[in-house]
Amino acid sequence: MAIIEFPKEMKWGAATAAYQIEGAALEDGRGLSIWDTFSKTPGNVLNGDNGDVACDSYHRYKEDVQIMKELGINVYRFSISWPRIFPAGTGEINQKGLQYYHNLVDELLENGIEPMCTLYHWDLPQALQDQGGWENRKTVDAFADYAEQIFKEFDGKIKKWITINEPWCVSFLSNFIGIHAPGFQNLKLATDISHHLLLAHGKAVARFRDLKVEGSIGYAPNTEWLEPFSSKQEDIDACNRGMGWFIEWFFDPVFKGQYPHFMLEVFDKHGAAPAIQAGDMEIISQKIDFVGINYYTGSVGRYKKDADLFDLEKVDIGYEKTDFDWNIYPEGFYKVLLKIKDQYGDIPVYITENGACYNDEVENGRVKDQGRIDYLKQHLTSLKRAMDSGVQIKGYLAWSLLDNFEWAEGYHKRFGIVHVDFNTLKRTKKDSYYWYKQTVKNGWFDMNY
Ligand SMILES: CCOCCOc1ccc(-c2cn(C[C@@H]3NC[C@@H](O)[C@H]3O)nn2)cc1
Repeated sequence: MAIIEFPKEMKWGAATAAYQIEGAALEDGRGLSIWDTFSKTPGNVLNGDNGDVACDSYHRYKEDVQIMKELGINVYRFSISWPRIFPAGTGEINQKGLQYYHNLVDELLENGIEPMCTLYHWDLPQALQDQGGWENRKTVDAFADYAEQIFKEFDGKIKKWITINEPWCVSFLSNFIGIHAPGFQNLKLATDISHHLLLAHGKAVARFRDLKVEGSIGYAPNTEWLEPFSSKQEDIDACNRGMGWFIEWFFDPVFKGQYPHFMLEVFDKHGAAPAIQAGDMEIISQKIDFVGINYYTGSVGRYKKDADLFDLEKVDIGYEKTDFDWNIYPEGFYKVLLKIKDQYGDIPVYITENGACYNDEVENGRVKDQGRIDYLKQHLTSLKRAMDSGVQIKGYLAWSLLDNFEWAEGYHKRFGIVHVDFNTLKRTKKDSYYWYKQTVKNGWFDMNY
């Protein structure tokens, strides 16, 4: 018997994001985002997929809320599409856009589900990108104005707020590696954008405090674990630099008011230290109420000169992989959570994303996604290990409620506990949905069933 049990007060949820599920991209006054532009530029997204229809949740949100209600979750993380509210990024407000989110939030509250709102989940208004996007500090102020508008509109209805989702993806994946929108490959641009994203986060928190908005606010960095191939110091140091790219680079400014020196050294060597103005770090490092942690995978790494920015190469040592070709590495989840607690103290934590890509299809009305169930069991066990080690876990939100638009991978990569047929938009609850439902109901699961 291997029962893994969780505290009764722990929140259980699921997560999605606007561009990945809503569709209605050209409806009711929504403006274009950088992902509308990027996805319609040939070669950027697998199969030329885009978010024009997605899961059509803009029209089917009531059905989706009923799926959540049957699942038994008590919190749902969604994001607001900035260009649905401010089609031009700033200026005139689209009332139909606001009305959609009131309808969604009211439906959630009427069904006993708490809304957790992400203000920025990658869909920057194209109009702002045309003025330099996140490279332009004016976008930072535009984000703070957008956030203030949303705070005023939903104060009292929404009480859990996330400013920026995965700033590493928004800055480095999108402007240095270049596989996400807007698709640049410039390290200095990426480090400046990472700084502006943290500044935008800080300015939004400041508006939240000034407005005395009810509830709590945080941000949601993505993490990964890198295990040194050997005990050689060069391997340990290389892995610390690789992890520092996700963790210290985005945590130290918020929790320590400065960038980590060992990472600044690397960026400086490439002429890419970010441009920081007086007062920026004070704004970035003001107190937040929780941190959202996104975790998917980990790897083994070792020193190899010039293998990448950090003289780090990842070593495939035969771990099983998901259909995203990512290692299944639950131990890394436990280690990431302990690292964050050790380095940044007892900040309350929500797991705002954790899940696996398995592309199982519907057969005779059923989706047998045992791989996802096994992944969830292993990672929830790591979560419990972290909780028993003193990490203040307040909730766990599975990524994702629905199969959806997985960015550059389009609809080919499925992360949902609910299958979506993107031709008919029919939802089919997977085996993992029923497993998660039972786990949420019980507050425990048996590793052997
Ligand atoms: C070094 C080279 O790297 C090449 C690929 O590098 C990555 C890294 C990370 C990702 C990635 C995808 N997701 C899932 C999303 N999180 C937010 C939500 O919208 C989910 O859809 N998280 N991280 C993709 C690709």
